[in-house]
Amino acid sequence: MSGDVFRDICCAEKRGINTEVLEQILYIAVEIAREGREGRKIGTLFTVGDELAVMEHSRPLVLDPLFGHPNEKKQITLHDVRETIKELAQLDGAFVISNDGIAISAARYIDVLSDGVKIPLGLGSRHMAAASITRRTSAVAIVVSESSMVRVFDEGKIISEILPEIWMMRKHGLFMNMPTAKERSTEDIVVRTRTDM
Ligand SMILES: Nc1ncnc2c1ncn2[C@@H]1O[C@H](COP(=O)(O)OP(=O)(O)OP(=O)(O)O)[C@@H](O)[C@H]1O
Repeated sequence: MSGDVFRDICCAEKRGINTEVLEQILYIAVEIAREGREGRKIGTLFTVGDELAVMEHSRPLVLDPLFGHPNEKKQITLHDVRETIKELAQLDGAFVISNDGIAISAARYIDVLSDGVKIPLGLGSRHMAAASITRRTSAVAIVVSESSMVRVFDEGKIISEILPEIWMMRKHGLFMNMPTAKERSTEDIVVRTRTDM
């Protein structure tokens, strides 16, 4: 996915949120949604940007496993950090990611205020926390639901819902749009083939 596509689903750039970092976290979120951990589905929450304000509006739920490591070892572009995040995603709470792509804290409870947030009925407290923190700060939040859906929040509301499988198909160019596809039909089967392969 190019940064341009990402800007289409998130207005973060307007407020100076780093869209490349958002994109990286979105990839990790999609991977968590697809892979789960040790054979079971897991959910988690990321905040990206405005990290000082997010830290102010949140509390540790356990001793912070990311605390005390040098920043250069906590860059989300590093393979080891991505794998660590996937492992720590099994813990309750949220990851706080700084605007320059450092995983600064894990397993944080986000203080929640429901004033001014708009989320559909049926979503639970993780989604409410994401809506609330994006309403109170300039951060953008990404929720991986245990139901495998990935949702992006900005300014107290959902701005994008991502089905991980469709996302991955798009990434690998597996969609066959009409202009590049040809169709052959037999009695009850339609075969669509890319013509540009
Ligand atoms: N305020 C919060 N800050 C950080 N994490 C939270 C907060 N509230 C809930 N969570 C996390 O969300 C988890 C799931 O809670 P809940 O089932 O109510 O959320 P949900 O929005 O329905 O998410 P899911 O779709 O994944 O079930 C909790 O176990 C906890 O880890």
